[in-house]
Amino acid sequence: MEQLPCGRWLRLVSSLGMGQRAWEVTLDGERGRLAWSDPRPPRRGDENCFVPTSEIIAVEETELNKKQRNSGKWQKMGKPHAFTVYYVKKARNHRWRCSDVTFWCADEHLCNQWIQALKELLEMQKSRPKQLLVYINPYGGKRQGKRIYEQKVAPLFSLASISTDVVITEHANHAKDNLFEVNINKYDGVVCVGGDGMFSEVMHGLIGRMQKDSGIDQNNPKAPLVQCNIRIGIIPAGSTDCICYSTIGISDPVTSALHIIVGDCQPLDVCSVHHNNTFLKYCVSLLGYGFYGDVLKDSEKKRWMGPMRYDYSGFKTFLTHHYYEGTISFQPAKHTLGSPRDKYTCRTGCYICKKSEQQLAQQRKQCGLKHEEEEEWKIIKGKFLAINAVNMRCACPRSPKGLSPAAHLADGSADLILVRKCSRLDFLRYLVRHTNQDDQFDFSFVDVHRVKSFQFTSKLSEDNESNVTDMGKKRFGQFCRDHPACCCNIANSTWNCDGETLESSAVEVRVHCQLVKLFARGIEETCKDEAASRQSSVEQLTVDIVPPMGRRKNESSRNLSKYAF
Ligand SMILES: Nc1ncnc2c1ncn2[C@@H]1O[C@H](COP(=O)(O)OP(=O)(O)OP(=O)(O)O)[C@@H](O)[C@H]1O
Ligand SMILES: CCCCCCCCCCCCC/C=C/[C@@H](O)[C@H](CO)NC(=O)CCCCC
Ligand SMILES: [Ca+2]
Repeated sequence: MEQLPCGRWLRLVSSLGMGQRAWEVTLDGERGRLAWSDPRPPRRGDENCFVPTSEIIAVEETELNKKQRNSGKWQKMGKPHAFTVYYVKKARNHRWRCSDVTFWCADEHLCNQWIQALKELLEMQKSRPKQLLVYINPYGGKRQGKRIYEQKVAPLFSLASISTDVVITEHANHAKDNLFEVNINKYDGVVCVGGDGMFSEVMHGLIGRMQKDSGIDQNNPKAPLVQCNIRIGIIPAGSTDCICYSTIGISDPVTSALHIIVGDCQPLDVCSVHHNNTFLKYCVSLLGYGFYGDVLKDSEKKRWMGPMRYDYSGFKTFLTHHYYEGTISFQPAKHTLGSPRDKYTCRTGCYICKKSEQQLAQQRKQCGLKHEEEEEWKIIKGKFLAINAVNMRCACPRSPKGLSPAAHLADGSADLILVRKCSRLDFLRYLVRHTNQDDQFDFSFVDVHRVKSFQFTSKLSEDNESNVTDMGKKRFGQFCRDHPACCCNIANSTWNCDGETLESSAVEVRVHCQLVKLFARGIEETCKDEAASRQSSVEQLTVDIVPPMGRRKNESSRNLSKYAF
């Protein structure tokens, strides 16, 4: 056994019992892992296992139960001493579970030494939260938020010695308003139990509070916003749970709770949405006009249907097939190495996100925001079935690869997807491609641009502004009277902003690189990804600027062999 100069254990190796066998158990402080292996010559099927100490949840002294004590070896010795290690076990599809292993020995002193060493190592994990503020929306999704928290999450927080203050919301905006009042410095993070709308509330509360405390005027679209360093955890209990799915890889409350416990941190870009120098909203997932705006507006009337409302309203909106005329102007995101049609997707420790952050910081230092204003704007006028700006891939169980599979969580850009007027059949083909492996951008009527800011004005607002609107249009209903079958909608659509409706159609949007932080780590590489990335590496143009070593050191091989040498 060795000790660090500060008194901490560097390495502890002992022969400990697990089940009916003796195992060589090693706590390697330097490599940050706990390993156990069978010292006998290996036979087929024998497993040597290890757990990174960063993924140990807790350690507890254990009383072996009667059955264990009465079996085999126990009878030959005095009362055994035992401890249990709870750790993260990774299952398929990014699912995490809490697993445990119990070791025993006859020597009480040795057992205590192990418990103390493990506890000290846990104490050294400084990014782990100790005190959390939890908001539960009891009405999100299938109205299971409270049950999910109490049955699946609270026991894990308590096992990990996390203290919580829990608020069950009583009305919309309860969490947001409360965040302006609480003593926020008391907490290491804020957790929301609910869907994307609930996350949005908490995010608005935190960003708003941060700007207020720093004297930043949110109504100024050009104001450089102050980053929020307090992390947000999402326990998914909503209808879409797109933010959780896109930042963790699965919508599963236990997996999310474990990411919070181990103290993960994933920065996230946020779009600010303004109209006429008035702040409207922040957005992290989808800001959609046309199709997704209309789906949302219709579905809000059907909240009683739960998550099914989106299928009902999605089908109805698809049949109406309305398109909208307007002008989009945008500033391409030149600072980022990626492009929306890359095969290289955003993964844990993403190289593109890191590079973008550095580039933006450097640009700002050199030229300030003034420089950004002078950068080129591109203008596109047209008739659109959908205009979708996505800050992340926007994946969910309905569409596991999402609206823009190569969008990045923290690169300071959004993907602007323009779906022009096309036939119903073509639009259906486009939608179906969100659910299979085919490229949804490979259509003549779909354009995608990586942008750092954009503006939209509908033709109707332009006409209104220039006072050329025929008052008759207003008086006689919303659809084109000259061409009743053309699906041309002379009314405006509304924006769907993270699942909330914005009434203004004219918007000014700006991406703020890494404005908030989540208890997440992005999507971890899987064996499937590895094979796909080997396959695509030849075709991929960006391969020389995004070398595999840009990903976390030994990421892929480490994950493949996490629990087996
Ligand atoms: N106690 C409450 N009563 C009514 N509404 C609430 C309450 N608490 C929160 N809300 C509001 O409910 C809205 C929807 O909640 P949430 O996002 O949790 O579920 P969802 O809409 O079903 O899921 P998703 O956003 O993933 O589609 C949020 O915008 C939030 O402001
Ligand atoms: C014929 C089969 C066609 C299937 C097409 C499936 C396409 C699914 C794409 C899903 C994109 C989700 C984008 C996320 C948006 C969230 O911010 C928002 C709030 O939770 N959810 C919706 O607006 C809810 C949006 C739901 C739309 C259906
Ligand atoms: Ca982004």
